[in-house]
Amino acid sequence: MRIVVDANVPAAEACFGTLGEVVPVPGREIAPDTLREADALVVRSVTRVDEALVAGSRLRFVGTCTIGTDHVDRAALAARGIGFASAPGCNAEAVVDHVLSSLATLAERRGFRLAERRVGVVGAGNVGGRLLARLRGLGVDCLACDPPRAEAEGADGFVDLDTLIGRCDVICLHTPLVREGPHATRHLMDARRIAALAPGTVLLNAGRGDCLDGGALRERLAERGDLDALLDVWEGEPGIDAGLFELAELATPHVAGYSLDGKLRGTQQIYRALAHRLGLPARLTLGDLAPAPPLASLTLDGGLSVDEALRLCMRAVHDVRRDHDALRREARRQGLAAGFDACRARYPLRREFSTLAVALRPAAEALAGPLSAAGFRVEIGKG
Ligand SMILES: NC(=O)c1ccc[n+]([C@@H]2O[C@H](COP(=O)([O-])OP(=O)(O)OC[C@H]3O[C@@H](n4cnc5c(N)ncnc54)[C@H](O)[C@@H]3O)[C@@H](O)[C@H]2O)c1
Ligand SMILES: O=C(O)[C@H](O)[C@H](O)COP(=O)(O)O
Repeated sequence: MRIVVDANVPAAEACFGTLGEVVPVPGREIAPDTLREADALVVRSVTRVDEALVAGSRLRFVGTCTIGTDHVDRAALAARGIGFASAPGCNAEAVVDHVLSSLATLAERRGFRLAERRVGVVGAGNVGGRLLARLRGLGVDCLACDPPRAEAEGADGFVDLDTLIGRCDVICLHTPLVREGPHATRHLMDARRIAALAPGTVLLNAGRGDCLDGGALRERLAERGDLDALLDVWEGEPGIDAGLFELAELATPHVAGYSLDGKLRGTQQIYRALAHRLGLPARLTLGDLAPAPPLASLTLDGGLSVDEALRLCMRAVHDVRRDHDALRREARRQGLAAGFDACRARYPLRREFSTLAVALRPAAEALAGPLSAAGFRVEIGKG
């Protein structure tokens, strides 16, 4: 059993090595030749898996250790009897951590309180749904737009996208890339909708780059400079629009979901799916793979406002400014496309908010609700 695995998949040898011979290959270099002798292929999102890639192979299984599946032509795999699995929800918590860290950073820069803004979440699935829950737990007024869910579950609790745009100060995109059909998302935020954004709106995209018309956003930012764009995903990655990159308030290289926990969950989900396909046991658990976090606990005493405490704890685990600065630095050093991929390949260790226990001394007990809503484990009466 020969298993070709994207070299950016952590714990590949530990997991897939129990099922066969692991051949690591950089994701963008996986080609028909690489797969000639392969029985299984494990990718992340940068490998286009289509008929042209798999036609000459004897593959029996393809797995993507990611939530998104827009890089895989599932019909082409099905037509050849090649099994397929993805990893739904694997890094959803990490994306929400990233969004909260981004919004907290922007709120500090601009001098506003997030609790005073209305946030619109577009795409209320594993990521958007968790984001809504955490924001509402923090007392933030939110609207949700998710037409497929509204159709299936009833419209209560959902608004259409134009209503959301008209009523929200912050808009967060968490839609999959769907190229056709009644709920297609390519350029969901198109030039008309970008023009309709009120001055001062914050527009965050952590879904897929193609869900937003990057050229139209660049033009609006260049001409009027009256929006804050927080962009983690881009059209044409890694060769992204240099003008838009310069104008974005926070620009990160598609790493919102890059917690070690999220990546390991993705590996683990695909390892289990492949083992199942082969009729073999999958004995390794996430607990076997994830090391102890470098910062497992901290203690807060009185003296910090809720926003200060949230920022401090968020940044102790994931500071989005580090990713923004790293991309700027690498873009200067080696060019934007190479820098984009270099930041992703050498991404530093990052854990999720839930790995941090925050002990509160009596004077800080009022912080328990907000810290717990933000995703931290709160301990009262310890520390
Ligand atoms: N930036 C990152 O690092 C990162 C990490 C994880 C996922 N993602 C992207 O985010 C996407 C969403 O992730 P998820 O785990 O929430 O997926 P999900 O499938 O759980 O949820 C997606 C939601 O979007 C909704 N949706 C579909 N079409 C829509 C439309 N036209 N308008 C509004 N909503 C629509 C669906 O009904 C669903 O509820 C993924 O498909 C992936 O492309 C990006
Ligand atoms: O779809 C997902 O799960 C995310 O976009 C994921 O973070 C992609 O990771 P990549 O393929 O870019 O390593």
